[in-house]
Amino acid sequence: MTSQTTAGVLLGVNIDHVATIRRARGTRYPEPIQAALVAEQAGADSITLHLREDRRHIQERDVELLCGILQTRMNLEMAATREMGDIACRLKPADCCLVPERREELTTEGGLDVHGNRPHLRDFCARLAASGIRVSLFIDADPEQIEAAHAVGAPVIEIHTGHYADAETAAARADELARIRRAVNLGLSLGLHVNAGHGLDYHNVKAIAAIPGVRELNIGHAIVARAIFSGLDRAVRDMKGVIDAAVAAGP
Ligand SMILES: CC(=O)[C@@H](O)[C@H](O)COP(=O)(O)O
Ligand SMILES: NCC(=O)COP(=O)(O)O
Repeated sequence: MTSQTTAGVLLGVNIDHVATIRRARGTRYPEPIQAALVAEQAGADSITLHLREDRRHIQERDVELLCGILQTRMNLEMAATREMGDIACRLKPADCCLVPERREELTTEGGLDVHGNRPHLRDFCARLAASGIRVSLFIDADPEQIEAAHAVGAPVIEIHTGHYADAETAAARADELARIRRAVNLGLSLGLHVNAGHGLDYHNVKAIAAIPGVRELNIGHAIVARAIFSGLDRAVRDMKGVIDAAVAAGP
């Protein structure tokens, strides 16, 4: 039985940093396609990959090949640009998550400014939806951004958990968790599917997974890091187990 058929929080495995290792030497290995298939076999409910404008890790070839291979679901992360819109409408992944990008950033630093870009994002979401793609907006736990996401027609939001993950004190972490809880409740009240991700690991994921109504968690860096020592199959199964246990334990 796949996790798609069981209640609980789904796991989207982000394979970006398998491609980061490949890029480090310009070799053919490790192969992100193999990573995606191993992750699916280990219980991933979807595969997330971020095709960045600077192609620092995932390449267009990875997206094209996986579109015809994945047995679960592709969640293609990308900036809301003409180039990426053309690629998405050509390849038609099940999901597209629109994320902000800056070349100089080490990793995603914040959520998309939906409120400040409503006309552009309304048109962009409509274009992707017309191609049969379910659009998700990667946003901070900010009521204004959540309401804007609903207003521009996105059916899904992914709450950015990076500030929670990076919190340096228990008090700060508790504050961020409370913000995320409120954000999830607001998103649900607007009829949105609410996902979450960024910076989640085998410890901090528990409190997020336990928030009632969270649908899917997208996790990559921590899984790939554990895979170095335990193998990717084990790393994915471990994360599924931690999430399922947190859901069973309740909020
Ligand atoms: C949007 C997000 O939080 C990540 O999924 C994103 O992929 C981070 O970018 P890098 O993978 O390049 O760090
Ligand atoms: N959108 C978050 C994601 O796909 C993975 O982020 P991370 O776990 O690599 O930080």
